[in-house]
Amino acid sequence: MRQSLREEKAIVRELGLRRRDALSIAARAAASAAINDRILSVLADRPTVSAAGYLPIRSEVDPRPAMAALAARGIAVAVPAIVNADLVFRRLDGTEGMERQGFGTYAPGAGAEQLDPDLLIVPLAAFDLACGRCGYGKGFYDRAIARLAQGGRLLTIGVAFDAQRVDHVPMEAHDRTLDMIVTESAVHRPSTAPGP
Ligand SMILES: Nc1nc2c(c(=O)[nH]1)N(C=O)[C@@H](CNc1ccc(C(=O)N[C@@H](CCC(=O)O)C(=O)O)cc1)CN2
Ligand SMILES: Nc1ncnc2c1ncn2[C@@H]1O[C@H](COP(=O)(O)OP(=O)(O)OP(=O)(O)O)[C@@H](O)[C@H]1O
Repeated sequence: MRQSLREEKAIVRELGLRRRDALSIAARAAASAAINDRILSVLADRPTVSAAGYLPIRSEVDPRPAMAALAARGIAVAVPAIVNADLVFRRLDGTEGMERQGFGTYAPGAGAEQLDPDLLIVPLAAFDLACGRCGYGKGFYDRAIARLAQGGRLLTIGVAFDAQRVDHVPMEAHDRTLDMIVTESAVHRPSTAPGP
């Protein structure tokens, strides 16, 4: 049972990544712009102390315009770094040089301020309308969300292109649905998903 769930998830992951890679650079840029606008309208009147985005790799949605707009509102903005095989979130304020984190990702060095964000903008490989997601398969975000959610208020916003939607993301016990998934055409919430 467990093995087949893993295998099913791997298939869904490959499908989402393949469809994301197949989008043209121009299509990704246009869709990313729409996604950034939508993220900012969703957050317009939500009090946020600190937010984590990410620096895009490969064909990921580029959330940097939304991160910059949040920073301009005085919100502390961080990106993930990998420490002891877990994510920590380091503030991007230009005071610390960037370091390679592996897998083509970068983050400010260990001297940067470490934050526990109350808003998480989450990259993903594939999602479904119930706001299930899967990433690159290392469980980094699953563990980070589990940890940050213990601290109280946490809003998780997945960002993806419409093309990354699949019928169903197989969910393991540790998987959490996101609070919303923002694409170029919609904001999906678990409450608005059609029933099973
Ligand atoms: N832009 C962005 N940053 C991000 C993530 C992401 O999904 N997107 N992450 C989301 O989780 C974390 C990094 N995720 C990683 C996911 C997989 C491997 C990984 O597979 N490493 C292989 C080596 C693969 C290679 O270098 O080609 C390994 O450990 O064996 C590493 C980091 C944090 N930063
Ligand atoms: N909360 C957790 N506690 C302990 N281990 C976990 C937790 N979440 C995930 N893991 C481990 O991480 C592994 C990979 O998880 P999964 O396949 O869900 O990754 P993913 O969602 O694709 O990746 P990511 O979260 O990095 O984007 C799981 O098999 C599990 O062993």
